[in-house]
Amino acid sequence: MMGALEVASVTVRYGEVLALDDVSLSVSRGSVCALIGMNGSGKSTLFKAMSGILTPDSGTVTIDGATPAAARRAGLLGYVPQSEEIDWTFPLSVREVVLTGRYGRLGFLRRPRRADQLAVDEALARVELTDYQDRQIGRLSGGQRKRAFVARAIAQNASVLLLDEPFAGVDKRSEAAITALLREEASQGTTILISTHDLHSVPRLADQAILLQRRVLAHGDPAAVVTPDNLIKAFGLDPLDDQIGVGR
Ligand SMILES: Nc1ncnc2c1ncn2[C@@H]1O[C@H](COP(=O)(O)OP(=O)(O)OP(=O)(O)O)[C@@H](O)[C@H]1O
Repeated sequence: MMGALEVASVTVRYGEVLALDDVSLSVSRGSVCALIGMNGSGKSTLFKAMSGILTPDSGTVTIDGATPAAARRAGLLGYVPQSEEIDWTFPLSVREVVLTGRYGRLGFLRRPRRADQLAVDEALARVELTDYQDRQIGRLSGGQRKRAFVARAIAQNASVLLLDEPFAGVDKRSEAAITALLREEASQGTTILISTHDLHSVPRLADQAILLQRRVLAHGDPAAVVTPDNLIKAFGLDPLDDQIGVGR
């Protein structure tokens, strides 16, 4: 069966730099997949190709049978970018940011309807930001900022969610809350791909894992992917090192 998210032989170059080399993967509907790789391994490039921000030099991406651009237009695709890519000085409140998740459905000029406002209320409540909804988006902590963007993706009701480093700069409590929320979304049929450096979180979070190093080094059950051998291949590090802390 075709996965909800299919990447077939995708290659991306930035001039001389080969960022992705013949990457293929498939994520089935309603599952959570962790994308693991060191800095520069191509995770963000893959996310950009999957969300249609970047067109691969070769290969294809299919979201629910559609191209990324069509999936985005139809509101099928939710993308939570890395925090560094967001302009936190932008004069929008938390509520307004979450409401932008509905724009695919709204069309630019249509006023939000009651259903849109209710979807926003619900998403804010689920990430526990109801009390912060009128704050300017930059006046939140790192964990709250992430939760605001997760709420935006939830309000959108997308069928495929891409989250780039949602746990970076997030404390354990927020991380557990986001993990629980994503598991719940997946159980309702949402397909989720999450890039992470945090290997500790992978078994709790994901049904499958992909180890990326310009190419796919391993793909499968988290326990089979996050092995000392694979980590040496992907990170060039001693897996007993505290930094990555697996293998004991
Ligand atoms: N705009 C660009 N121009 C040139 N090279 C780029 C550009 N963007 C990324 N690269 C290079 O492509 C490779 C993959 O980068 P990418 O940002 O996808 O990695 P990443 O896995 O997301 O890293 P990180 O974990 O640090 O975010 C790296 O070698 C990077 O230097």
